[in-house]
Amino acid sequence: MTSPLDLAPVVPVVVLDDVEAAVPLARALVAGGLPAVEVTLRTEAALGAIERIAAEVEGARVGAGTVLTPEQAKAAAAAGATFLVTPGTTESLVGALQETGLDFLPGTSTVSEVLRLRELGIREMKFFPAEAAGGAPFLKSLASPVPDVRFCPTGGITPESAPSYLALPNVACVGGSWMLPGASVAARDWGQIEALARAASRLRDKTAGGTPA
Ligand SMILES: O=C(O)C(=O)C[C@H](O)[C@H](O)COP(=O)(O)O
Repeated sequence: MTSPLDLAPVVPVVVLDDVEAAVPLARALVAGGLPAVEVTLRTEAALGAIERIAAEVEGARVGAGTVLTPEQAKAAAAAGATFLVTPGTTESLVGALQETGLDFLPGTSTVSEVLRLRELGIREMKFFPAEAAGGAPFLKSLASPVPDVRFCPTGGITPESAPSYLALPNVACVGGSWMLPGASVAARDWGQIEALARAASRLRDKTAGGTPA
């Protein structure tokens, strides 16, 4: 199966309070060109939302974010998540991610964490919290000594800063929540969310020397 990192330049990070909003919200993201959808396990509604999106939204590739424990990794897999994202990494968490057999993106923010995961054969990671932990200059510095690890930086990224990440050879895509403004979600303004998703899906076109999506 294609890595969730290769489906679009941006993985939307979704925080949902209402299971009923999950399907129309995910449909808007898919229609806007963002098929990989990360639903964070920060709310009571999250597992139900993953279940509904997996069952009902054609073209979506739903994943779970904010996976903090082995139990959450199992629960997300059982709900139908097809990839798992963690903000940081512990040994037991990596073991649980591997056991699910799903794609996963373990969180890293230091070179040593990257190397530890690389020793386990892992080549795709989240860089979190991207802006606070060094931003695009950090990943640019890593590309020469560690050229075979690809990242999805997430945390504080905006439509303005995304192109500087997407231009790097070791960045596959970025994660972010800017296409899901709280007011638009609250107003169920799926048209606005689809438009913001569409703009995000075209961001790679703007990177210097990047390949048009
Ligand atoms: O909870 C997690 O595992 C996360 O991935 C946190 C995310 O990085 C942010 O929720 C992204 O949101 P923004 O920083 O608003 O773009």
